[in-house]
Amino acid sequence: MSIKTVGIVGAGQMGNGIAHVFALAGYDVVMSDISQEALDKAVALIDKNLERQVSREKISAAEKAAALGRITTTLKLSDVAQTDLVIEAATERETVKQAIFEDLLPHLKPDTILTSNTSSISITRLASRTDRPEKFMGFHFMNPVPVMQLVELIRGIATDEPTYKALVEVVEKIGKTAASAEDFPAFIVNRILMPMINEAVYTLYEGVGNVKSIDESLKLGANHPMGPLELADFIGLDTCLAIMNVLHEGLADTKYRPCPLLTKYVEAGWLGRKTQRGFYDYRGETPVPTR
Ligand SMILES: CC(=O)CC(=O)SCCNC(=O)CCNC(=O)[C@H](O)C(C)(C)COP(=O)(O)OP(=O)(O)OC[C@H]1O[C@@H](n2cnc3c(N)ncnc32)[C@H](O)[C@@H]1OP(=O)(O)O
Ligand SMILES: NC(=O)C1=CN([C@@H]2O[C@H](COP(=O)(O)OP(=O)(O)OC[C@H]3O[C@@H](n4cnc5c(N)ncnc54)[C@H](OP(=O)(O)O)[C@@H]3O)[C@@H](O)[C@H]2O)C=CC1
Repeated sequence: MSIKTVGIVGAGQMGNGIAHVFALAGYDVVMSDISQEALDKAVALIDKNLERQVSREKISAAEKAAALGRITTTLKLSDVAQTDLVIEAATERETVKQAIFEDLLPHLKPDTILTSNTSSISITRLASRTDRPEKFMGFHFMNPVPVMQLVELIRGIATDEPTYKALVEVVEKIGKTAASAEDFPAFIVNRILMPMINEAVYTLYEGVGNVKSIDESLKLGANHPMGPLELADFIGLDTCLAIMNVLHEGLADTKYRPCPLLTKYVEAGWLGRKTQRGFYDYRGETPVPTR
């Protein structure tokens, strides 16, 4: 089927980035959230990130204006259901995602493809709660979406070939590269990346290094663009912990045990950049390590 309209559920850091790239590629985008504040913030951020691309001469001012003109926002989930492709990008919690798909079902067009941007949760299980498991897929973008080249495509056990091919085509149209992953906890990228981040938190917890020395070691010693703790703050510590819990429960191996210090930061509400505090404190002019 030909996809022209895209509905995005959740206007957080991933939702806004996904809206950005789809609008720039010519799709009409409807973005929804439960909070008007999140929607307003998302549109302001898309504007800012598009402007950055204009100033670096990656896109023209006219392309920016056209992209912004293709994005509408709504608090009504049913507005999203009338699109050709739904991308769920709400909080990484299975009950939240299940409730969203349940609420969407009565309003969907018969041929709408449903996808989730989940970082870790079983696509087969999410799909099984809908009326169209054959038209359901994992559609996993990387953060920051306008910059990162990869999109993981994850087929559930029932996903059919036309749905998979439709998404491969969409990935090409938005100028990104697809990698297929099987539907096992955290797929490929987070199966490898998140245990590394969790190990960095253990390294901090056990006093082997402090925030600065751990991040500097991986940046200068392994050429990572961000240190693992800086990256955890960037991703969101709640999301990191949720992914580790899915790995731990789904693979039943103690090597995936979330570090208690990661749990403590999340319990404190220190979720990283999005709450201004995590392994670094972002409230001043430059980030200051919290340990
Ligand atoms: C958790 C999951 O489920 C999966 C995941 O996403 S895991 C996380 C994956 N992401 C990563 O690992 C990111 C690691 N970090 C990086 O690659 C880099 O630090 C970075 C690209 C984020 C920033 O790079 P940098 O060199 O420090 O910054 P900077 O030079 O300012 O920006 C580089 C480019 O990114 C753009 N950019 C940076 N942040 C951006 C943002 N939030 N939104 C849009 N564009 C952004 C800049 O405009 C710039 O674009 P051009 O090259 O076209 O001019
Ligand atoms: N952060 C990352 O680096 C990456 C994250 N992901 C995945 O993308 C998804 C979103 O993550 P991210 O953007 O970082 O998270 P954020 O916390 O930035 O955003 C989540 C958004 O979803 C909203 N939300 C919560 N419940 C609902 C609901 N029932 N209906 C609509 N919106 C809702 C939240 O609103 P409120 O704030 O009011 O609760 C918030 O605005 C997760 O599944 C995550 O695992 C995938 C790749 C990378």
